[in-house]
Amino acid sequence: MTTPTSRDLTVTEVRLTPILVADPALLNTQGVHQPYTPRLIVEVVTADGTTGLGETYGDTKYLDLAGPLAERLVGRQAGDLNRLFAEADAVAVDTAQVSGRVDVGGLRGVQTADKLRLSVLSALEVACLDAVGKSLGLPVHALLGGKVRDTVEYSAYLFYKWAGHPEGVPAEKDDWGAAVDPAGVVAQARTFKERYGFTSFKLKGGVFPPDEEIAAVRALAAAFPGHPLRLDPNGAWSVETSLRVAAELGDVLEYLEDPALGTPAMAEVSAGTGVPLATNMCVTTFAEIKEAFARDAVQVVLSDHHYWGGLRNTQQLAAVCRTFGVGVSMHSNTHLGISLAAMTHVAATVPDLHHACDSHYPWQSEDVLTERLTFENGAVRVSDAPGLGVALDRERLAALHRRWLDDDGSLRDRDDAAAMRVADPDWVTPAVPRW
Ligand SMILES: O=C([O-])C(=O)C[C@H](O)[C@@H](O)C(=O)[O-]
Ligand SMILES: [Mg+2]
Repeated sequence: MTTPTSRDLTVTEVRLTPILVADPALLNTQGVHQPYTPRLIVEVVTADGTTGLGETYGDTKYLDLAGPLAERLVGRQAGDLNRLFAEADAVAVDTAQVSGRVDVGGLRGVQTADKLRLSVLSALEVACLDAVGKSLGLPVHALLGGKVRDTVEYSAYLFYKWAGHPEGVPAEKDDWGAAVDPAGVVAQARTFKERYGFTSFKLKGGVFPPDEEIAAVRALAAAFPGHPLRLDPNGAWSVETSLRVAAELGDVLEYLEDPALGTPAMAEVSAGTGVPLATNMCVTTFAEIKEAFARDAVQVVLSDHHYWGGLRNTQQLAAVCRTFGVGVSMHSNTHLGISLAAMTHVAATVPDLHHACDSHYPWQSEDVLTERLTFENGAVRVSDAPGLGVALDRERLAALHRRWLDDDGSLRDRDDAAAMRVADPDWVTPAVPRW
């Protein structure tokens, strides 16, 4: 007989560590990625000595909320999440931070107070689930009801890209080279396939005029016949342009992602094409679902557990999508291994996951883990180790935090348009529709 161990899961401390992580010169419709991007690493410590890990966006507006929300977690049970979420509404959000418009830096859809809170709560939730799982000896997927698959498939996230950040800008070097035309995009896709085994490809568009991006997707289709392809201009096109691109690429696209901005425009595009539309911009909160689904504006919702409010909310979103016959998959923004582990655990529990999930992880040469997660044949194996199955490298965390401390503030809020102005002083965030 084993003696019961003491498992006091009262949260005694929450450690919040902002960091800056290296990011290559990846282009999108608003500009270029900064050489370093902010993330927030969360550690939840429980009375039995367990530490759980979480990760989320690290811009100032998230950091401002993280302190007060973390305070509300201290003294609770790590498993007391529903009440924490319910009571979090009482934490005030600076209204200057929530314009209601689409977020300009990271292209993450509408900004609301609720979404900002959820983006922080998600990291607390993941850290609590990690702690509970570690303490009980159960993987996070088991706490979510159990996995229905042993591996989770991801797609290669192709970007137009400069070889490096502008001359004179402090940055880490990368070995991906430039990709500014169809040949460069295909070469990048080949590297993704060689290194990680990905078999579906998403191209971040909205960077060059649509005909150039159509040519790049055609080149991908010729180089990888039969492989699922996606194009995502982040709402940069008019309805008319979206319909033209859909007509020209309809035979090779798995789906077109956010061709036009907002539910009404997406509904018009959807009505005029048989190509499925996916979104991580017009449906990013539960409040946006009703109109979008009623108008058949989207056929696939790309969840991001950070702003949807965690792993359990992602399961709820998947259930709503299933109810309405809408597909579900996963969006990604710049993230590290803690979040990739969290995404993999929840994706493993979603029954109808019919599209490979997005992940920026291959672009991140730095991490805070003792061991990086790996892709095999384009997939991540679902860990059965307790919690998320990852361990923190404190020295790496301290080094990346030191970089954040040393920054004069200019990189602490991701701003792709400002990063672009370093190379092109006249650059302004393009008005949409851009084409
Ligand atoms: O699918 C998406 O829309 C994204 O991944 C948004 C990101 O912000 C991406 O455009 C980026 O990081 O440049
Ligand atoms: Mg997208």
